[in-house]
Amino acid sequence: MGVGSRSLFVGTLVHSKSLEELEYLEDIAVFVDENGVIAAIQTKYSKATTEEVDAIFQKLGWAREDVVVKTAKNGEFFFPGFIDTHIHASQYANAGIFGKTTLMDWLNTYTFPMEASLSDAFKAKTVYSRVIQRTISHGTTTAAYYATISVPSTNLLADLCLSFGQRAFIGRCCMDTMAPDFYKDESPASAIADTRATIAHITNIDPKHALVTPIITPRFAVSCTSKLLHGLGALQKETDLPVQTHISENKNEIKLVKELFPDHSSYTHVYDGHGLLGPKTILAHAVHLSEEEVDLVKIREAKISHCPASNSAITSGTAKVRMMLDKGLQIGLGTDMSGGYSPSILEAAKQAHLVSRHVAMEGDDNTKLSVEEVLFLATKGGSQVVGLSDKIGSFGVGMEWDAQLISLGSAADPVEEGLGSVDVFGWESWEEKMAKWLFGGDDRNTLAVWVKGRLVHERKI
Ligand SMILES: O=c1[nH]c(=O)c2nc[nH]c2[nH]1
Ligand SMILES: [Zn+2]
Repeated sequence: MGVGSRSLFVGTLVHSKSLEELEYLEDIAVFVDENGVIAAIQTKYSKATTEEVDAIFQKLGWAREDVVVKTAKNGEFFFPGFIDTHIHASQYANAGIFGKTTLMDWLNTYTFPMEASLSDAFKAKTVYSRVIQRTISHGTTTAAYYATISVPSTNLLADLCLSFGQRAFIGRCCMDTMAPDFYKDESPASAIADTRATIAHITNIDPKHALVTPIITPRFAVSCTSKLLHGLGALQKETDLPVQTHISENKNEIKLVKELFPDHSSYTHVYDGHGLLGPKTILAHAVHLSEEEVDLVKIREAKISHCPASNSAITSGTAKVRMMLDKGLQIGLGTDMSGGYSPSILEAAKQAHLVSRHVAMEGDDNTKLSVEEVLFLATKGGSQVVGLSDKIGSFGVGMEWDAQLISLGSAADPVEEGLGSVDVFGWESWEEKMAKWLFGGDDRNTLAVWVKGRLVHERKI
């Protein structure tokens, strides 16, 4: 990654202080260095004297004229970039198509043929470029991607993330059984060799994994033999790379896992028994985990990607997020596109809020998630899930500037000619503003996006 320019971001900052609390910091200046790292934060910036501001520049050894200034106007605020902890880049062209299917027939009907078609390099380039640009335009600064089984196509996804500037985890999908002949690894050995090839490529293009990191990706227990799972567990131990997979999404899938792995007492135990359940493991869905399984996930410090839009779309079920949070699990949000229909983590946050109400309607009002909680899951929670909470997900000195500039008001509700300006927006408390953004907002509110201090998207109005 080349070195960028030094920047100064001025205005209101909003981020999660804790699961329950958003912090609203008005009149702030954030000094971001050429590596995208926050070097200093000045509060009450408009009240600071010229000498006080000069002193910061002096301390940093920066010249004022070298700094690019971006100011959030009235009604605008900086928010941490969204973190999509589970998304299938290769399924982008299927988004919105799921018909009446549930998981297992959805995979065979729509998913495997689409993923297989991306072995065509031109198609892969087109689809991956679009998915990266589309997710960035929705404020996603980090994504944990599934690619396909194809090494060149997986490598291409990594190349494109690096060139578009999106922080990403790139997984070559491993699947050596229970899959069609046209889309299946030849053997456990070939799956592992191919995974090693993508790890080597990504490490070659981004040696420190500063932006793009390989992630070991057994598709799910159903589509991997025990030999392959053991091999991938050993590879994790050898490389210390993260792992992503699916778990306990659908009741038929769970039944199948029981039949395929009779020696393991639960779905979670299958991954645990193959060395794939650890602090760097991202488990997508976790809809039907028993409390005992949640306890094991907690002991192993594995992480959960909650994918509410997908769980509703392909009728998988309602994940018990409050129970998992209460047991101390770290949870982020996933679009799971195209199980989920939308590339937007704001949409996933909205759906997490609504699904938690369906859980509450089963009898326990405490299960409802608040606006603050789902926005935590979308940002800071996600940063914990991908193991980067010391760098991204919130703002602080030493952290990296992965941020989006949000505008409320005119972009969401343009004043029509002749109607004058009625205060439809702008009168609310901060809490009310965030609720209106969550439920009424979309990518039109995302004016600009930065990753590691680099501007990666600017909305053309
Ligand atoms: O939502 C899902 N999407 C997938 O592609 C998949 N593969 C296995 N299990 C899966 N679940
Ligand atoms: Zn998935």
